[in-house]
Amino acid sequence: MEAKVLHKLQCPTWIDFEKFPRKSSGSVRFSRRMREEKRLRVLISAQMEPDIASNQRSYDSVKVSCTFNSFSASVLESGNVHAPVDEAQVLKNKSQEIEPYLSGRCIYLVGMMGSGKTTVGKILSGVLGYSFFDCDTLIEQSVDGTSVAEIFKLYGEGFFREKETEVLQKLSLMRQLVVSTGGGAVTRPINWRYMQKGISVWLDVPLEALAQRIAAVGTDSRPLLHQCESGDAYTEVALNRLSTLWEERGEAYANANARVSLENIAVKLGHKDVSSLTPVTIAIEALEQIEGFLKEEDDMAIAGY
Ligand SMILES: Nc1ncnc2c1ncn2[C@@H]1O[C@H](COP(=O)(O)OP(=O)(O)O)[C@@H](O)[C@H]1O
Ligand SMILES: O=C(O)C1=C[C@@H](OP(=O)(O)O)[C@@H](O)[C@H](O)C1
Repeated sequence: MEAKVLHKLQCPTWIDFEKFPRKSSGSVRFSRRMREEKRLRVLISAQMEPDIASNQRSYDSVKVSCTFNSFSASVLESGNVHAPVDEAQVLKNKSQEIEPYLSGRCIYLVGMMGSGKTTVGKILSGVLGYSFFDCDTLIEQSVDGTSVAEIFKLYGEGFFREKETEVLQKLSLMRQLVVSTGGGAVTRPINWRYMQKGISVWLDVPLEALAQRIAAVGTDSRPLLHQCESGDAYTEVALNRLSTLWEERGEAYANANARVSLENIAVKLGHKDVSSLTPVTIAIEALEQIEGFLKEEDDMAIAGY
């Protein structure tokens, strides 16, 4: 069994490296080109779209078509995201704006279990035209389709963490991916070495919201939360477990290049709590935070750091 697993990891059939483009050539400074393009867009919209403001509040549901090259399940995962028309347009515009400046770098989503890495990741990959990979799924495939829960049970967490690092190492050789990492990937410094090849984005979700989401879907796929009772106490127990993990990991998540705080989005949009924030809204914020990081990075380069 072990030999078979090792063989699979050495000769991965699950990632076709040739499918993915190598580093793009020619880079123009982010801030300068972005500023020029923005100026141009403002001029064009002033001349051609005088009524755009009056259309801003139209909340008809439209489909944002997303091409997911890899995995799929559920509504978002089917490739069609239902979003208010202006939100969908904002998402599309923002992704088109920043995509050239990513220069093919991968986006690694980090965050606690249930923070929405998979859900938001699929939206981002769809609008950016990137492929989506979920680390847990790749680990399962590398262990003959054994589920994460079974891997924990049969081989222990240490074995799972080794596989996680191997998966991240392989993904770090690729380009134009959005990667949903497992909640514990941030705990190993070696994983950061691999993620630093791309841009890491932390989905920072309040623990209460995480506990509610997890209570709604169950803990079958999340062995670190097993033994939470079902019923009223369920959310409470999940919350306690998550709090312990948070104590251990909070600082590690803060290593990410960009942070998407659901509390901040709620304040910005005037929502009472984070539970009303849709995955599309969160994806837009993620793109904005990535844009902020790209600008900072560019400013540092100009300053000679
Ligand atoms: N913005 C959101 N609002 C409500 N539920 C969400 C949101 N984002 C994700 N979820 C739900 O929370 C659960 C965990 O999301 P998932 O994307 O699998 O998280 P992760 O990959 O970080 O573990 C799923 O059931 C998903 O449908
Ligand atoms: O927080 C963690 O240590 C884990 C999170 C899970 O992934 P998600 O964050 O996708 O649930 C999965 O990798 C494993 O159960 C361990």
